Amino acid sequence: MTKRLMMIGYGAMGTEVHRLLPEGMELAWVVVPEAYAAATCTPWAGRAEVLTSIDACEEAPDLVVECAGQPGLAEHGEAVLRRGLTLAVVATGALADEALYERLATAAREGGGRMQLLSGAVAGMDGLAAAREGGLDEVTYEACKAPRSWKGSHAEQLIDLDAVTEKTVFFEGDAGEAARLFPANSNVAATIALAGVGMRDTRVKLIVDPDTRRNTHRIHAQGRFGEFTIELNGHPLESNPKTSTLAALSVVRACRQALEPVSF
Ligand SMILES: NC(=O)C1=CN([C@@H]2O[C@H](COP(=O)(O)OP(=O)(O)OC[C@H]3O[C@@H](n4cnc5c(N)ncnc54)[C@H](O)[C@@H]3O)[C@@H](O)[C@H]2O)C=CC1
Ligand SMILES: O=C([O-])CC(=O)C(=O)O
Repeated sequence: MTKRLMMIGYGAMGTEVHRLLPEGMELAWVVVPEAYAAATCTPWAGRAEVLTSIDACEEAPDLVVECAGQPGLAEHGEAVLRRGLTLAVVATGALADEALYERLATAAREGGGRMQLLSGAVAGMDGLAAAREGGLDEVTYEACKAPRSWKGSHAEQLIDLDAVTEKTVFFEGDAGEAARLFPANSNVAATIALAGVGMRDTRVKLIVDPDTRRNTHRIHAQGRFGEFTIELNGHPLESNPKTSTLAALSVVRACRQALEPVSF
């Protein structure tokens, strides 16, 4: 039987996820901000029900995916989890807010829901989380993107993106700060922190490189298990250069996992 998906937020990532939705799953509900609810010229027009709140949904989706960014998770996450549903999340940076983290964890515990934190634009989160079980001494993360990928972000307050002529570090701090200051660009910092040594102890550098067309993520972890370095050079989505294609694919994977009896 076809499983039914609810998507919270339908921007660049949502569009890609919809395009690649595995056979056996259909997009049945789209949750959008109030201002977009009346739009008729949309890819879901006539195919999916448009909602502005989770409570307006009268049935139970088989899976809910958040593709809305940090404000979308903060607005709708609790209602999803209180209804006992599974919520796959990419805006992991919202969880740097400890009060929100607690609110969502309590809603999941009390309502029977489950929050599935997706690996998003990076790889290696399984290994990092396993390594933590033996004790981690250090985890660092560097993100390097082209100037156009940092446009419209807090980077514009720190560096003149149009004047950069060489690879330049413009932010150094911890994962919590990075996730809060760069909500559309540094969720990966929070994902790594959540899988590893936490928001305060994960050291982050953000870099702009005028000569790159990739979103590069470099993770180094060291602990009792040994050490690893992962460098992932991702292609940004054409429709949003802040977002890596792999992040959208991690949502597609979550959809496939919800369908298959055996999944990776
Ligand atoms: N974990 C990871 O590796 C990554 C996470 N992300 C997160 O995914 C988010 C989405 O990425 P894109 O689709 O490229 O961004 P986008 O800006 O193209 O789309 C976001 C969509 O969410 C909608 N939205 C905003 N607030 C909402 C709300 N309260 N309720 C419902 N919909 C709402 C917007 O109207 C927009 O259509 C990013 O903002 C970022 O937070 C992005 C890339 C990687
Ligand atoms: O997609 C990426 O390269 C990373 C990203 O935007 C994020 O961490 O929020």
